[in-house]
Amino acid sequence: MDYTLAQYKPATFESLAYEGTIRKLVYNLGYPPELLEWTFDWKYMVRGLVLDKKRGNILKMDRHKYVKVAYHGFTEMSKEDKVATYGNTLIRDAFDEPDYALIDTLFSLAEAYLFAQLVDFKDKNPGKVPQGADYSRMYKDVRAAVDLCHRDGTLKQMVAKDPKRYINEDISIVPMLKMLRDSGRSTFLVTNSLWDYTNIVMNFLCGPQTLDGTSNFDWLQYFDVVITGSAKPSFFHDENRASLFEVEPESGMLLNTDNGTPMPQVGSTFLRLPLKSLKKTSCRVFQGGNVGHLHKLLAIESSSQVLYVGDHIYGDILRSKKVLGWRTMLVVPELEREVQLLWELRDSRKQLRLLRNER
Ligand SMILES: Nc1nc2c(ncn2[C@@H]2O[C@H](COP(=O)(O)O)[C@@H](O)[C@H]2O)c(=O)[nH]1
Ligand SMILES: [Mg+2]
Repeated sequence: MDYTLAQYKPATFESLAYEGTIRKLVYNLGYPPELLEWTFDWKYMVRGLVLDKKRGNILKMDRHKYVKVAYHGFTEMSKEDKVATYGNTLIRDAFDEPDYALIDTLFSLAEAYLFAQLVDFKDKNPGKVPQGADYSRMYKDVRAAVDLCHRDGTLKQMVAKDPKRYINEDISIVPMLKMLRDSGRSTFLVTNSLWDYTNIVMNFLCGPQTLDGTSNFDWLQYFDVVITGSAKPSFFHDENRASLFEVEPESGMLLNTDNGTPMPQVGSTFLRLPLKSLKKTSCRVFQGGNVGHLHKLLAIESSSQVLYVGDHIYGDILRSKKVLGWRTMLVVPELEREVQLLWELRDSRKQLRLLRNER
């Protein structure tokens, strides 16, 4: 759902993540209060960058996994430094965890920016960061603070109060879902968000909004199965034995618990909103489980029957495509600008090609 159906507005949503993260670094992790004065340029970082946690560098790789551009904090490294650090031809670096972090989701732009800011800050004021905090530890702190913002309601409560401020409206979603339904296909939603938040975001995207601020469940008519709190990518692992709980949409309670007593969702940070009673819908809502449960619920006989759309190459696509053999589609909103630039620069690119051929 997130960044697939719901496109967040980076200027407001990523700034919210940035500010929430800074507050946690200052109030929970011992960073100095002057961080609260820092500002965020949401256009600076892009997906696809790699953070070198140990050295405090931000890398742009080319398609062959060579470091094309390297920055230390916000300062570009000289060609000599770059080659000396990353040009070793005998031992090829994997540029992967645990020494490197991949900025592979739009949720990570704020943390990459903050990491670069902290690298510069530490270089200029070594005594001002918490004692013993090297670049790797600062990255770990930023990661932990971002993670907490996602879990403790810092982000989701603000989005729930005013979805329009943080999520782009998209009038093409309902016609697309209707078209899929009318074609007779089954549709499912698998999201790592919990039910309360999923319902708020999907209500906003699929409207119509109720005037009294109550929530309705009209959007469920477009799906056969909704799985929330799915914990992707482990959802796609066969050996994942996570229990599947049915969620009662009106109360948000988990049903079919061990002793049969409905149970509130663990980790939900929401106060209960007033809810309209649910119109009869055939869609069933769940929390947890794994891909085997989904296959059974939808009576999927062959992987090739499934088309799965996601935004996270690791969390959504890698395993579902390579191991399960599903058909997949990766949502990359950045491509729109990329394609536009390729078109605008077509004459210069043609010129370059001709010059290259003459060499
Ligand atoms: N605990 C964390 N949750 C995170 C982080 N980054 C994103 N998220 C949450 O994941 C879901 C994405 O859902 P999906 O629909 O795309 O599957 C959403 O609820 C985010 O808040 C993180 O670093 N830590
Ligand atoms: Mg997503």
